[in-house]
Parts: sequence; C-alpha cells; structure tokens
Amino acid sequence: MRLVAVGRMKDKAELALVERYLKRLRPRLDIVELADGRGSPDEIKRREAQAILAACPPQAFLIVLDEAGRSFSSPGFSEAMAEWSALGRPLCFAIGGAEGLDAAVIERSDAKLSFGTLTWPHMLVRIMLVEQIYRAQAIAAGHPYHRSGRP
Ligand SMILES: C[S@@+](CC[C@H](N)C(=O)[O-])C[C@H]1O[C@@H](n2cnc3c(N)ncnc32)[C@H](O)[C@@H]1O
Repeated sequence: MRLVAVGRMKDKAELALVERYLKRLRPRLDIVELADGRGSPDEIKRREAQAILAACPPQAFLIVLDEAGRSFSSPGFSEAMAEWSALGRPLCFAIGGAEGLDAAVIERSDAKLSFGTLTWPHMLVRIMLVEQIYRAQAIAAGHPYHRSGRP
C-alpha cells in the first residue's frame, strides 16, 4: 500500500505519531511525500496533481482523502479496505496540500474517503489516516486495539 501526500512532515511530534502506527501496519504502508507546488492556487493544484498521479502506480486503486467523500465507521472502513484489497490492485491513498486536490485527481480516484465535513490540516489527516488504517487492520484481525463500546 502506498500513501502519496503533499508536503514534507518535519515536526517531530507529528512524525512520532505517524511512526507509532506505521511500524505496526501489515501490509506496510509506504509514504511518498511530494514537495508543495508553486505558483497561483490553480498552478499549485495542477502541478501537485501531476506529481500525485505520477506517484501512484497506473493500475492502483486510488483512494483520495476528500472532505466531500464518503464517511465510514471504523468497522465499515475495515470492511471497505478488505473489499478494495480483494480487487488485487495496489491500494494508493492521496492527501492534498494547502490548496486541496485538483479535479484531475478526484476524477481519477476509485474511492473518496472523508473524515467529516470539517477541513483538517493535511498533516493531521496523514496522522489520522495511518491510525485508521491500523485500526482497520486490528478490527479485521480481531485485535483488542479497537473496542466497540457503543450499545
Ligand atoms: C488543508 S486541506 C485542503 C483544503 C482545501 N482548501 C480544500 O478545499 O480541499 C488539505 C488536504 O487534507 C485532506 N482533508 C482535509 N480535510 C479533510 C476531511 N475532512 N476529510 C478528508 N480529507 C481531508 C484533503 O486531502 C485535502 O486536500
């Protein structure tokens, strides 16, 4: 699995949180960081889109992080991950930069994943995604990391 993310994570506390979950993931997630685009907001999005699409294998099942996408429960996301994985295509997640994702990336995507209608900073989205992928794997494995305490 791959995560293509715009922006270089430099903050040590953020890096430690990503690493906390990353090291537990099976299959592992390989993170490709892309430099922030330059120019006007449209140019930035267009350039970042080219780089994102180039970093995803052409046959990949592309899941974009998009606030207008689909919200899952964690068990629902775990099921979706199992269904996507069963397709036999490499999974590739993409997170945009400060200007967001270009329409070309959204149009190319096979699924859109939302963490709610609030706009989150892209580095926090990266941390939350890695944690939710770990949680999805824990649910699939019956590991007690995920506790369903709801009635
Ligand atoms: C700071 S946000 C970009 C905001 C930008 N103005 C826009 O409208 O998309 C950076 C990236 O984080 C991700 N993101 C932010 N909030 C999100 C949410 N609620 N659900 C899923 N992804 C989100 C998206 O991939 C977005 O491109």
